[in-house]
Amino acid sequence: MAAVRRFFSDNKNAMTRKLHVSDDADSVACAAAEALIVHLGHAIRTHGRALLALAGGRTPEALYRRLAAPAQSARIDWPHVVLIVGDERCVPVDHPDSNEGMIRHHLLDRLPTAPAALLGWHYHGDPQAAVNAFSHAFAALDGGVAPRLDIALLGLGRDGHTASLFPQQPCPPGIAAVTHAPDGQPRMTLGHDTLAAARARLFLACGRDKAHALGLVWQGTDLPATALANAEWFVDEAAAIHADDEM
Ligand SMILES: O=C1O[C@H](COP(=O)(O)O)[C@@H](O)[C@H](O)[C@H]1O
Repeated sequence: MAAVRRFFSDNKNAMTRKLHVSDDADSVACAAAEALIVHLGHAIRTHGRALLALAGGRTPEALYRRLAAPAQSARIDWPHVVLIVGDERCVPVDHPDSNEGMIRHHLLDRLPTAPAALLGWHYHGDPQAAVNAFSHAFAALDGGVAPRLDIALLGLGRDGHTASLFPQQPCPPGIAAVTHAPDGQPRMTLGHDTLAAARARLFLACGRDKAHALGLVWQGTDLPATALANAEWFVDEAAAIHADDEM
């Protein structure tokens, strides 16, 4: 098993949270890759395919490269995996801020075998039109009814946001166009209930600058990441310093 230094499991109010604390960001990527490989295999054996929603930002880059590395990649039945970009900024895929661009660069373009599909947002100037097209393509995965995700891989912003669900904003249902409150930046995102319905949620958080937000989540403060309970968290020692106090 990859380098998890400490493990906590917390069962309260009918929810279970697990915290895997590793030494550093590379060890977090190793531990999360092992967990994802297990979840993907289970979903494919049980449902014939795995619907995997992917986090954007910078933290998952090392995990994506690890999943694409020969030793890990060979353990994943990629033709039965559907990759779904969990949230996106309103930028073209070749823009440095594009989550899909990051996922292509660190994961998709390195895979020896193509996955079943990559579902992205295809923004061309109108966020709602992109959301409508994405919703249609998502539902088409199951003959017209939005399917249940098998795994949602999520990140944690310094303000406690996850995907593009921001604090002090209404948590949109389904799939939605949203506005990032602090700077008015438009985004497109899987909504709270779509992520909450996933069969498994895996969060990543690395670095000292995530410690405050992670501590608030583990205290139960009302934040979008807190609201997605029943999750496994993969974090490094630097991010865990306040979460540890809550265990
Ligand atoms: O805005 C976003 O931020 C979060 C966290 O990103 P990170 O680089 O701080 O890990 C990310 O999970 C989300 O997909 C992204 O759009």
